[in-house]
Amino acid sequence: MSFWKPGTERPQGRVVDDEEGGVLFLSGSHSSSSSSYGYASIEKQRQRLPVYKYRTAILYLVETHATTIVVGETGSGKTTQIPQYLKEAGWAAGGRLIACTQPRRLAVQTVASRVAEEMGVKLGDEVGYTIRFEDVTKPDVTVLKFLTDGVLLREMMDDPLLTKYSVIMVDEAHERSISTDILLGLLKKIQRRRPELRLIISSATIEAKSMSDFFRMRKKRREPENEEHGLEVEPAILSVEGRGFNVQINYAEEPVPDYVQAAVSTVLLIHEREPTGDVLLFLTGQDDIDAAVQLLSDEVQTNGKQSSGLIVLPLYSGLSRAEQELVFSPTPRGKRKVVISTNIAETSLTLEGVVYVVDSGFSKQRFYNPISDIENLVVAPISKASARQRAGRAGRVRPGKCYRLYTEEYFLKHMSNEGIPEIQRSNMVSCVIQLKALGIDNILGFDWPASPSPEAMIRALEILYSLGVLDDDAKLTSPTGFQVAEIPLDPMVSKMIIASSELGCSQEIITIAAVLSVQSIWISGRGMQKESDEAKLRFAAAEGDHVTFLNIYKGFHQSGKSSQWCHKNYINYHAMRKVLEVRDQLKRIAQRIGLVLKSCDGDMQAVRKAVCAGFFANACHLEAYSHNGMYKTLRGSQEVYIHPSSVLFRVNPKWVIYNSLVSTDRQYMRNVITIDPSWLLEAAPHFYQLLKPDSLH
Ligand SMILES: Nc1ncnc2c1ncn2[C@@H]1O[C@H](COP(=O)(O)OP(=O)(O)OP(=O)(O)O)[C@@H](O)[C@H]1O
Repeated sequence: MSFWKPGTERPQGRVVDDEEGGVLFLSGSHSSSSSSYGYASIEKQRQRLPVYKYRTAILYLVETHATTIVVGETGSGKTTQIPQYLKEAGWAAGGRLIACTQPRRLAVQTVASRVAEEMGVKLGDEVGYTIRFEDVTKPDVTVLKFLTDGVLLREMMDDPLLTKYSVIMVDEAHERSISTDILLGLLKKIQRRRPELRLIISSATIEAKSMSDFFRMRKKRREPENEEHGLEVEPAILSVEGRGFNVQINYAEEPVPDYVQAAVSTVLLIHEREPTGDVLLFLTGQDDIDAAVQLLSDEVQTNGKQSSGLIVLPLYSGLSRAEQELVFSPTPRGKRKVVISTNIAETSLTLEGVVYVVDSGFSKQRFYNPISDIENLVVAPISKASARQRAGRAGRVRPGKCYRLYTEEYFLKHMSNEGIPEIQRSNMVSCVIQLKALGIDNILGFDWPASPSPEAMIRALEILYSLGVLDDDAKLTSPTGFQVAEIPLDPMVSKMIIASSELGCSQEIITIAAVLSVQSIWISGRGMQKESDEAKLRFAAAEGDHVTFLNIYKGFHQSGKSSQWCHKNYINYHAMRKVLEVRDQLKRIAQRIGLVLKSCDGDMQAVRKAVCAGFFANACHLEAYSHNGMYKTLRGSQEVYIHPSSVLFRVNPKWVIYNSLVSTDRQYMRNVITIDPSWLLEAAPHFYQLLKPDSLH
């Protein structure tokens, strides 16, 4: 393809150029027996993975070291094999469990089901998984448990020393999600109290040295020392040489002006010129994924011949299980699947049919400014570590190709090696409450793998204090603080739920919280905007989006939860099913923590007050002189606008509260509701005490 240049990068390991020059083959790759791979027995497949040669070494290191750091290329078999080796070596004997954590829910589910298949057991029996709102394990039966690092943190609330686990493997540690970082800090603490606990930290691209420095045990008086247990205090580092199959890397010859358009053209070129094999395309979020799906679908319709045989499927976290399963189902003969995904498919995932990866070079990342107290999801360039993970989704069951929509020069000279840890670019509210709930009082002195900024910490403490979650001594309040910590949602949403119990509208607020937890309940896409806007008008409430959600939920219920009803109204049926599931779970949690489940029977003032009780920090007022709908945040005076997807877009009420901000050309408020400013002082007198009373009119 003239647009493309093969890469010349020399990655780690022995590199062999092929005759055409410039195409990279990494050492230790699977041999050309790839064609028979599909027919090999699962046992043979397992033995062919690079990690297999290291089985004895891994088991020896885990036996003799408190912490083992395993670095191995993508596809070398770390995630699926190491937990099985541990089980085979007896680490799950005597009622103990082996845990393997992942930063993402999708990876947890798919890896668990692969391992269950390899072990020939039913998923949920010996091998199970737990993600938020879903537990597929059996007490006393499950011995290998895959879970998100966030769920393992929650388990610590009931069992602070994680006593049921013999080994905990923290996988994909390079991602440095907030939960991974908190978990690493806490596991280090636990190790001091439970020297018999073994940790494995694994990744393809982790900086093993800094991780090793972090886990090096310091001797402290009156603490049990691992040396007494015959364990090495210095973490072991094992490098697994070799990877799955060859992945040929190609770069764009010139920078691309529009990555969605370039991605679509690349997919069409692959379809036209390359042999069979599915394509995995990485974009950033639902909006550009929907746009690409639409562009490709249009192409299939208008230009039938070249694009016939393409099956285009989106993949992002808001999708239902059924929609996600389509992505994993076998591709029909003669067809080519194109999966268009966010970075949820970036790590640990094996999509069997994928031969080609197209990498836009971007992802949506969270950035928090503690000064303005604004957190944004911004489309930002990925790191080299992410680019390698993305390329690693090809070459898993046969050789593959990766097309990077950026130049090689950009990759080599301008892309950062690793991303900034999430903890250094996020609002710390959820993190602080979790640590408090785990009894860590001195959070400023907590041993982090990477420290968050003191400003972000202080902001978080201030908000939690205003939410009534922390008291003057920065301890969890009773009952509010403990209740908020029990609900596995953003503390602002949790506080809204708790307030609704007192305001007599918890049934409505739990519905709203469930809708906010799915990415979008609307069907969107190019060419459907008009119809979808008209449908929205049928449900629009003058109070704003939250009340609109209630109208939709009611309509869905009255239709008998019908998929046709959803289709007719441009509502995503699968998203609504998910809302029902989350709602049920939240009801159970609410009852468990003693909230009263009650409906306000149409009293929307109660609903708005409850939203205000949780989200007062996001209050904004319309600038008096503004003709273009400019609002200013009450705290921080930031310029913000109502997002065009909101039912209040162009209505521009004077006082509003938003749920989140998205940043494109401007800062847009999503999910907006009107409020009476006097409620702000009621909800958070401390937070707003510095505002002049006349500014609240
Ligand atoms: N669902 C699956 N179907 C077919 N093969 C699979 C599946 N899952 C894993 N494999 C095979 O096992 C190999 C190892 O996968 P595993 O996830 O253990 O690797 P890894 O080293 O953890 O890689 P990564 O860092 O990319 O997660 C894959 O490259 C693939 O060959």
